[in-house]
Amino acid sequence: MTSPVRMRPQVPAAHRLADLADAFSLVVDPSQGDRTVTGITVSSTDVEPGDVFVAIPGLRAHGARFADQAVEAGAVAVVTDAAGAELVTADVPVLLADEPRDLAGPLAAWVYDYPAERLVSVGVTGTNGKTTTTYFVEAALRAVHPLTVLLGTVELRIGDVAVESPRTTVEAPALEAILAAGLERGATAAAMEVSSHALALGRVRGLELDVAGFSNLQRDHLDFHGDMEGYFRDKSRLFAPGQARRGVVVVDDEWGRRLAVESPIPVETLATHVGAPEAHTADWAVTWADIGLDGVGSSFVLRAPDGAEHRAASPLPGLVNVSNAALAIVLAHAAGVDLAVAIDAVAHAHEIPGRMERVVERGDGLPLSLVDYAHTPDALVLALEAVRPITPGRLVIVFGSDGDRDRGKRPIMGEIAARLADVLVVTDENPRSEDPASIRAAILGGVRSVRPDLADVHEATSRAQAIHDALALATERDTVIVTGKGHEPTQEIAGVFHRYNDRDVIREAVALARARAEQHA
Ligand SMILES: CC(=O)N[C@H]1[C@@H](OP(=O)(O)OP(=O)(O)OC[C@H]2O[C@@H](n3ccc(=O)[nH]c3=O)[C@H](O)[C@@H]2O)O[C@H](CO)[C@@H](O)[C@@H]1O[C@H](C)C(=O)N[C@@H](C)C(=O)N[C@H](CCC(=O)O)C(=O)O
Ligand SMILES: Nc1ncnc2c1ncn2[C@@H]1O[C@H](COP(=O)(O)OP(=O)(O)OP(=O)(O)O)[C@@H](O)[C@H]1O
Repeated sequence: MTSPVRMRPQVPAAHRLADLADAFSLVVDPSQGDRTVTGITVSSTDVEPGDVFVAIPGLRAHGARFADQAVEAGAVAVVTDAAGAELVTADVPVLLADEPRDLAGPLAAWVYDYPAERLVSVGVTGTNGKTTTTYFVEAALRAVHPLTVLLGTVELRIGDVAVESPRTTVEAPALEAILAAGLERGATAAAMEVSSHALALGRVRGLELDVAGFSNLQRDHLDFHGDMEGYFRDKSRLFAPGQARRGVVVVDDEWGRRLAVESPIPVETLATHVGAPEAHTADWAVTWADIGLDGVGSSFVLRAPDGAEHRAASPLPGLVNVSNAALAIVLAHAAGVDLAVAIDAVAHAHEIPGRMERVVERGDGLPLSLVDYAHTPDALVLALEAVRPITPGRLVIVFGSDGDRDRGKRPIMGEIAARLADVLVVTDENPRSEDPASIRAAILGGVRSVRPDLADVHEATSRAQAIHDALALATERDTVIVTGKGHEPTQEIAGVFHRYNDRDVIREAVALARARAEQHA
């Protein structure tokens, strides 16, 4: 698989370094102004010949420490601050900027000739639902655009060509390069997730979205943002002139309601909780919802600003996905997609990797088997509650909890699983540097608080074995849900990333079960 940075235009525009300097009021020695710039990066490990290397004073290191490596790899200039300039020893033009981090995005947009201006673009922010909503939006954009770009936690994709994504929102130079590569290949629209880290660290500066969406704000990432107020402020940055032209804000929580009032750009509001007071005042509202017992998804009614009621559907189970589908429909409509077309496209959206992904359908003696990314207590409750109504038999869960992350949630996850599922297979997630057995023990502590005798509770020291065990003990009436890792393509154990994916293991286990059944037939 290509690395994300290779997702660049094949034939990048060539600019003179002096023109870049002029455009941003930077100073370059005239004897060096004729150097040709064809790309840009903030990471020495991603440099391609012709790049400008923006050396950012980071939270861990000053990027200028890596400037010499960048130059060796072909960087034609370095943009950095005064402290960074002191660290550059290579013979390269150094352009001084007060805030290199803030400049990286605008520079990248310039270097790639402002690709976002030639694409219809939609960005989604919020604590939960970014990935799901972004996929739904892309499905709606695809209905009218021949080629689309998708950027988010799971993958970076142009049309059907995808690479794994290193994070939810990539650094500005990578973002602009992918949009430019998309344009070059004929894309006319893009849907992207915008994380709060990206907003705080300027990864989307220089990019003006056509439409920005806000899903919700819940307690998360406070280590980075300080407090909820700081988290809200960072999320709100997406709703600003120059960053997005218009917005759609879900007003189910107090933060959405506040954003709708304070937003300096025009926003439409959307209420997705049936019967909530906001439903009367919001521009758009979900007025009826049925989470559906057929296991396929949910039906709902979306009231438009003109009062017309539209029948719609979410292809994923659970009320949260009614919210995500409704937001995606309104976002896509705001981005120019006919409402009926958006509603239809979202109802038939492709499965989202690792988000309530149905890997095996119920039948032929096999249980319905799903993979979900739920790795927080709230998400685990939602996931288990969503599959209970579509489970005629027992609900079997395979789960664990991450190492080197929030230890407090381990017993809570155990307690939730014991309460809401019938059969538990406790195993490893990404143990990282921790002892996997002690993580499982902490989870089992929570399980015991609900089921002291540990009835129907199993423990497996390998995640793949856990999935095989779960499938072996489940019948056709049962549902097996494997939570925590979702789409992740690796498992991190003792500092080593092993290729691993829950979906692939389920498929292997099923293939094995089928082969065994055929042998015995
Ligand atoms: C808090 C945070 O997001 N930090 C990110 C940030 O760090 P930083 O700017 O402080 O950079 P640094 O590591 O001090 O390095 C300084 C500079 O030197 C450069 N460098 C560094 C090493 C090297 O060999 N060569 C080199 O050029 C770096 O590219 C950087 O520009 O820039 C670095 C380079 O791009 C990122 O690796 C780093 O992400 C860290 C690893 C991270 O885990 N980020 C997560 C929290 C994140 O961004 N998550 C959100 C999603 C959150 C969510 O909703 O779940 C995301 O959008 O993925
Ligand atoms: N609208 C929503 N409100 C609350 N919870 C949600 C919502 N949508 C999804 N979730 C829960 O959050 C989990 C993550 O969903 P999704 O991946 O779409 O969100 P995200 O914002 O991209 O999160 P992450 O950044 O962790 O990938 C899901 O497993 C689901 O249980």
